[in-house]
This record gives sequence, structure tokens and C-alpha cells, in this order.
Amino acid sequence: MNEDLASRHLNLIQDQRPAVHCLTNTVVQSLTANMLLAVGAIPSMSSDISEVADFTARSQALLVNIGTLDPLRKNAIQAAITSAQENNIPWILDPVLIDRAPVRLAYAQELIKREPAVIRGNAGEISALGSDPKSLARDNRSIVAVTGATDFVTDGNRESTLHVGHELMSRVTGIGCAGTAVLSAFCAVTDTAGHFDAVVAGLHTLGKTGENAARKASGPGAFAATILDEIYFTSQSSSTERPLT
Ligand SMILES: Nc1ncnc2c1ncn2[C@@H]1O[C@H](COP(=O)(O)OP(=O)(O)OP(=O)(O)O)[C@@H](O)[C@H]1O
Ligand SMILES: Cc1ncsc1CCO
Ligand SMILES: [Mg+2]
Repeated sequence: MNEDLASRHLNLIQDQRPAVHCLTNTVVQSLTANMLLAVGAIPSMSSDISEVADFTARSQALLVNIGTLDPLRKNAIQAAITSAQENNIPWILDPVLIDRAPVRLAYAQELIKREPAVIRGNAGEISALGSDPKSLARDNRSIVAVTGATDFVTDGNRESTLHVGHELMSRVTGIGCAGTAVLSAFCAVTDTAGHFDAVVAGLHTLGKTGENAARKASGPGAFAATILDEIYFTSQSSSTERPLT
């Protein structure tokens, strides 16, 4: 069933080629842009305050990842979220490492008041936010995704647990961050009511491609390249299986 959901969303991405504007950390820029291209989306990464609102307005989703912050990037994040909200574009938050510094946690909590469509973090990050994932989702009208050896998705009412992926995914920096960008592409092709399914479909796709890549790669270096290939293969085979209507 998640397989069908994934396939349907991959087809929509192939058809629509959504633009995803990414305000993300300096560690994962290239992997993130490449993952989006591999899945069929179109990335942009500028954080210049003079253009970030326009880039966001011309995108179908906005990714905000707070992995490396500075004052200019924080200004860009505020402007981009404002633009996303004015233009009815979903914005997706990756609250990287908020369990490591109280100032960063407080900043993430301020951002969450602006009601991201999706919050995706690992277990430590989500638990640092202080409420269980269901309450967090309900209180902020967001989808919450908690990733790790198993993934959990909730909108505050529904929930889905996914047993996909491979340990090698945690041995390459930024698979989570780039994965949140992939979830943004899945949300870009659905309306708000579809975001729960989009996140489940996106995590299923990511997990399965991680499993496929792990079968071929002998270690983290090859895995990082192979997971890009596998996302591309998955998106291509999904579009050739599309029924003729
Ligand atoms: N041990 C594991 N087994 C299976 N899948 C895993 C495992 N660890 C991580 N994953 C998968 O890897 C992806 C990234 O999740 P993870 O929770 O590691 O992100 P993260 O900690 O935010 O990573 P990063 O900050 O490096 O980007 C998720 O899709 C998750 O399902
Ligand atoms: C290692 C690291 N530090 C800040 S962001 C980042 C990438 C993985 O989250
Ligand atoms: Mg992370």
C-alpha cells in the first residue's frame, strides 16, 4: 500500500517537476540539491535576503533546515517563511541538532509557531521539543515525522510506522537533511490534506532506496553516490509503470 502511495507521488513529481527552495545547512547543500534532482524536482539554494522571497514565491515548497545558522541566514529564513505563507506554499522544517543547544531549541520553537506543514527530525530532536509527536502535530497543525531505525508519522490523529531503511543511512552526513528535502518535493505535489500521505510516501521511497543502495555499496562513500542512483532509478521506473489514461 505504501508502495502504491509512493508510486503515485513519484508520478506526480515526474509530471510537475516541482521547484523546491532550500534554506539548508552548509554541510549538505550539494547532497540535498542532487537528491531533489534525482527524484525529479528542481532545487534552488540561494539565501540572499534580496531574492529569497522571490525564489520562494516561485517554488512549490520551501525547506527550512537550521543545521548551520548565522544572522543573515536567520533573516533569510524569516523572509522565506513569510513569502511561503503569503503565496500558500508549504514550508517544511528540519530542526537539526536542537537537542544540543538551548538557544537553537528556542529558535526552533519560535519557527514552529509559524506552523510548518511538516516537522521532520530524529528521535532526539523531536523529543527535545517537549511534547509527544501527536500533541506536537495537533498543536501546530503540522505533520510530524520522527526518523531513525523505524520512522513514525502523525498528523495528530492518524499515525503510520515504517520499517524501511538501512543502518548505512546514518553513516553518511545529511541523508536525513536531504531526505527532508525529498519530503518537501512530495508535499509540493499535494494539497494540505494530502501532506500526511505525502510524508509517508516520501519516507517509504527514501527507505526503500536506502535498502537498494545498501545491497550495492560496500561502505558509506559508495552508499552516498548509490542512493542518488537508486532514487533516480525508482523515479524512472515508477513513471514508466504509469497507467495510460
Ligand atoms: N538504523 C537505521 N535503519 C534503517 N533506516 C535508518 C537508520 N538510521 C536512519 N535511517 C533512515 O535514514 C533517514 C535519515 O534519518 P536519521 O534519523 O538518521 O536523520 P538525521 O539524524 O536527521 O540525519 P542527518 O542529520 O545526518 O541528516 C531516515 O529516512 C531513516 O529512516
Ligand atoms: C554535521 C552537521 N552539523 C550541522 S548540520 C550537519 C549535517 C547533518 O545534520
Ligand atoms: Mg537531521
